[in-house]
Amino acid sequence: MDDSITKMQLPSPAKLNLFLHITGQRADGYHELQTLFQFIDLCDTLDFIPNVTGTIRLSPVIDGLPTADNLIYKAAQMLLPYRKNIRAGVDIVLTKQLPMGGGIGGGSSNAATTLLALNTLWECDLPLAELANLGVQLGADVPVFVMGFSAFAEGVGEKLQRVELDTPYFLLIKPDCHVSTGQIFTDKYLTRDTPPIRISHALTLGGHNDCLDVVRKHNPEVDEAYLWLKNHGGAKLTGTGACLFLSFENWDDAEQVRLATPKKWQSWVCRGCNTSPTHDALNQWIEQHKK
Ligand SMILES: C[C@](O)(CO)[C@H](O)COP(=O)(O)OP(=O)(O)OC[C@H]1O[C@@H](n2ccc(N)nc2=O)[C@H](O)[C@@H]1O
Ligand SMILES: Nc1ncnc2c1ncn2[C@@H]1O[C@H](COP(=O)(O)OP(=O)(O)OP(=O)(O)O)[C@@H](O)[C@H]1O
Repeated sequence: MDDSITKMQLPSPAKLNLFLHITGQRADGYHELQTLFQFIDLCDTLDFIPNVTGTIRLSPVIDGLPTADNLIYKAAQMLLPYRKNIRAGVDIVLTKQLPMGGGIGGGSSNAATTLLALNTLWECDLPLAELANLGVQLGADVPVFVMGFSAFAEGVGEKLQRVELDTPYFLLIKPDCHVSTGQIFTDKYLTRDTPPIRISHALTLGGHNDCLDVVRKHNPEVDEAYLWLKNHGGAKLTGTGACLFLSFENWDDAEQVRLATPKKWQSWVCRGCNTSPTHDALNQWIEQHKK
């Protein structure tokens, strides 16, 4: 096999929850949400190098995260039964930029990127909807990354309606702490009864993040960063945090506030997009490798 022909490099972007309403809780404990997902052009990079040993190898190992628990490895394992050629394996190299536990979905994005890449490289040829169904077993945020479009989401985040959103610049801040999604969703003071809204309302009036107060209560660093960012505009929390963001019409204004951000918090200026950069790159790869 000629690796130079078949290897694939894909970006694995982050997402923002432009708002996050919790409308109820299912019998299995998972929460019913309404949220507006938008991708940003801040990405990890994944390299996929097919091998003929039938094995999945992932490098480098992330500190404190055994390979077997890495969502990339789990996603690849999940696709094994669908390979056309049972000797097809893969070496995967992860270049991590997205902060973990930031509420920007890095792990879920990596899982989705892996499903998309191997679906092509291993010629599984599953439709996107089927890949998304597999993906939701790995995490509630995986389906939106598999489908690859901005979306109004319901259910646990897997019922997606495609939307076209403005594509502003965002200042993204990561307070120096790691928020546990499980801890936030089990807090007894979490609001779980926000009345459902219509998609038209979501697109015109937006919404809020029901997790904000609980996240601030458990994480003083988020509280401090939120109060700081609020001085510069409508600061928002993404997912269960820890990341906060603010939108701007142009890059210069966003960069100016970033430069003033206390150095103890990581910060980025990035841009919202309506199509996942993973899909753009995958489509380009497929175009270049048409038989
Ligand atoms: C907060 C969001 O990021 C919004 O996009 C997602 O809903 C969270 O997605 P995620 O990190 O992929 O979450 P998962 O790995 O599926 O779940 C982590 C834990 O959070 C809780 N959880 C998660 C999602 C949800 N809708 N209800 C929940 O109660 C569950 O206890 C679960 O064990
Ligand atoms: N490839 C991966 N990259 C990052 N985290 C991973 C990966 N695989 C498994 N994980 C686990 O998933 C946890 C959540 O990571 P992630 O980066 O998705 O956080 P998050 O941005 O808070 O996610 P979300 O917004 O979906 O709640 C990590 O703490 C880690 O234990």
